[in-house]
Amino acid sequence: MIVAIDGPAGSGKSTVARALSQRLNLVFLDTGAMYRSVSVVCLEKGISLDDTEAIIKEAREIQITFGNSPEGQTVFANGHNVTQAIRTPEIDACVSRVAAIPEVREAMVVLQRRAGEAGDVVAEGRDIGTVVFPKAEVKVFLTADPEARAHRRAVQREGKDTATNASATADAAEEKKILEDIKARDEADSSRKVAPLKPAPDAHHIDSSHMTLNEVVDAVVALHPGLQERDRHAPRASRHQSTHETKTSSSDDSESHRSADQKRKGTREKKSGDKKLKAFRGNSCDDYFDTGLLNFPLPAKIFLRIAIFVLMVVTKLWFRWSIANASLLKDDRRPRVIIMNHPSMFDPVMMVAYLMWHHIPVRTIYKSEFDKNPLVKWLFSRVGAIPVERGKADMKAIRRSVAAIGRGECLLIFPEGTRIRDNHIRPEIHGGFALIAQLAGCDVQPAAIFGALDIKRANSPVIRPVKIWGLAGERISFADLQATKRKDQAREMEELGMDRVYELRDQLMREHPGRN
Ligand SMILES: Nc1ncnc2c1ncn2[C@@H]1O[C@H](COP(=O)(O)OP(=O)(O)O)[C@@H](O)[C@H]1O
Ligand SMILES: Nc1ccn([C@H]2C[C@H](O)[C@@H](COP(=O)(O)OP(=O)(O)O)O2)c(=O)n1
Repeated sequence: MIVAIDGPAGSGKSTVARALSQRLNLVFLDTGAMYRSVSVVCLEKGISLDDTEAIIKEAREIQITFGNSPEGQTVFANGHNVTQAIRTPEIDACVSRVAAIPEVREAMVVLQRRAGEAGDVVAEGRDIGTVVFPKAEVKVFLTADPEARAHRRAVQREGKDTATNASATADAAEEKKILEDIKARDEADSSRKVAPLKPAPDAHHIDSSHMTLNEVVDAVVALHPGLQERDRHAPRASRHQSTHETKTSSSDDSESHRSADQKRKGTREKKSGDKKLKAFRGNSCDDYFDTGLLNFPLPAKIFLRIAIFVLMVVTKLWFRWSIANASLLKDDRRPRVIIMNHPSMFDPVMMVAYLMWHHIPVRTIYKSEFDKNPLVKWLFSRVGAIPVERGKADMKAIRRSVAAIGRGECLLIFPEGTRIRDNHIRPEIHGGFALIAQLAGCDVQPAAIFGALDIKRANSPVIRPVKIWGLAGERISFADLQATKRKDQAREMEELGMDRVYELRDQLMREHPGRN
């Protein structure tokens, strides 16, 4: 199993790769450290950056070894410890030029592939998924805003760490200088002729600007069943480590390290998304939000199947509903984000019951206001729904959603956020669905419902037996969008996705005049 993590400077590649390697017991390969080592050797020997021949000779002859110390990874070049020397501003300034020499890259790629023969490796750099390991099972392109990256790096240079101390500050002038350096290095790494920094077409994009380290690591684990499997079997100690723990826990006695830490924090170990929930063990609603539907305890599964059966029979008889183009929903088993208009409380019932009836696992996103009623929260958690706090970037909900998709589940999202009791308006939407799909590397599928506004007359409690129609649309892939930048892609997906939803609704409206 090879996990390839590429991305620009300061996006968190090394930290994430290191944490992942410890959590899942993979070999960690820091390829940036290799180019840096060549640069250090050249600098120490007084080789000019213009002397390409001499640099190539050093690259071909260099011996690089990685070790471990209580402070973290150590790097040796030609037998000398260069762990500190490779992280200086002088090396930052010259490493891009060294790494741009094709023969230097060839020499490093040979060493990197040899390291890959170790089997289970997480490698990070700029060209891992594109050049070094194009057949890697998991490819991640990790990014973050340049400002966030400069801030992290500035804090890191002062010996602090944004991953463990989110409010850490750094010297503003220094941060500005680093920002300029990062932008220049982005440009140099992206525009060089050989192996430029660019995502592999099959890479999963993760923007870490507003994610914690653990959220990024969780998102990577969620990408591949093989990683989830390793995570299930990993020693409990290595799950959900903080960066600090990652850096200092080179000791094999990590289980006791963890227990001490747990006692200190007074926390209960968080259940992994794929651990089977046992029945009658006091599972919390959070356990259900974080666990795959397949791993719900048997009584919850039986409850869910009965609920689906009853809902299908009762609502089919009462509303005589049908879904057109239904094969696009039920014959497609790929995980995706399904978006829909939201005129009534019946909408999630129809879609969830229909998909689950056809054995397509689906989780609905619902507004967390419902959680005020503990009974509703209990019920929603048992039918696989996930709460979201509207009006803010609810990272927990995003992480849970991405993890669900990583497990092969679909997500049903109502971007309108609340019921819209008018078929002629286009309300402002909550765009989180595009971000989730982007982070999870999946498509978005639009669908629509029509007729549900007639279910109840204003101020009447009577549920009328009116006919209701659904219509499924074709999936939209990020690869089909015009935009090239991630933020623009998310925006385009939001607009295009909702355009399609309303086109589908308007089609149903035209087909059934006189109805609402
Ligand atoms: N998700 C994150 N949130 C906050 N800080 C982070 C995050 N990921 C990494 N960091 C911190 O940012 C700094 C740069 O990360 P690093 O892994 O060295 O980046 P890269 O290898 O991509 O250049 C480190 O101090 C690291 O602890
Ligand atoms: N696989 C790789 C890894 C790094 N490089 C280059 C790109 C960077 O400018 C340098 C240093 O990489 P490194 O990941 O250590 O640098 P940052 O931590 O991102 O600042 O090497 C590369 O070209 N290919």
